[in-house]
Amino acid sequence: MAKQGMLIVLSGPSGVGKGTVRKEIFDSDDNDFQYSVSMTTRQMRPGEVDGKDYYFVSKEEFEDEIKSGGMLEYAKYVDNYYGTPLKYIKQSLAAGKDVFLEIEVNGAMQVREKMPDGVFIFLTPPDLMELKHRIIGRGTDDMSVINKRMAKAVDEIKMMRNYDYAVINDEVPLAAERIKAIIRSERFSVKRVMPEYEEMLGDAES
Ligand SMILES: Nc1nc2c(ncn2[C@@H]2O[C@H](COP(=O)(O)OP(=O)(O)O)[C@@H](O)[C@H]2O)c(=O)[nH]1
Ligand SMILES: Nc1ncnc2c1ncn2[C@@H]1O[C@H](COP(=O)(O)OP(=O)(O)O)[C@@H](O)[C@H]1O
Repeated sequence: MAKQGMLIVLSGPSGVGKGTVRKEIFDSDDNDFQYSVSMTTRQMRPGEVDGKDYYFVSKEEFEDEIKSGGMLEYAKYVDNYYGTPLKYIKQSLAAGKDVFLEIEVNGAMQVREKMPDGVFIFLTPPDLMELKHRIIGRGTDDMSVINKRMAKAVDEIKMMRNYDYAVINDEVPLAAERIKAIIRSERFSVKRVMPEYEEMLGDAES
């Protein structure tokens, strides 16, 4: 039997640096997992590419996808839908590839229910003032959206307890390295290695 891939889920409050850290991880030479592109109804930001950053769809298209069972998980976040298409994940994991999701906390908890073998990592800011500075500094949101995102961030940070690992994003290269170290050691966790041996031991007994 081919080995199943590992699901890696990264969450954290808006503006903490998930996109930046993810890019750092994917740009490094020793990365060998696949990024799951999410679907969203939010407006495309300057510089974003449809099919690369997100699949940008209408509310109707998103709701059709939910109805037809095409989403692993989805959530409404600051007035827009965001979700993970199921097909790509299933195919990649079955082909033995590790898949990386970057999603908010409610979606991550839906994934945890369905795929408890995933590795759940929470990226956290050094403190709340620094988080606000980063959201403002990014310059993509107006003040009312920034305030909504900050209020949500407080609730999101409380959800950290439901994750396996917390990674502080003080410096981007350090945060990326910490996440890569977690993934490297998870590959050797007994719960992932044991199933292969169980098969071997079963064959030896028969
Ligand atoms: N549940 C869920 N959340 C997602 C998905 N894709 C992105 N998100 C999250 O939605 C939130 C808003 O994303 P976005 O508008 O791109 O803003 P940004 O991540 O703060 O730059 C972030 O916390 C993302 O991690 C998804 O497929 N499912
Ligand atoms: N470790 C860090 N130190 C300082 N600024 C950072 C760091 N990580 C990310 N940023 C900046 O913070 C802002 C938000 O980062 P982004 O990756 O868009 O966050 P998220 O995807 O979590 O919403 C960006 O302007 C980014 O350049």
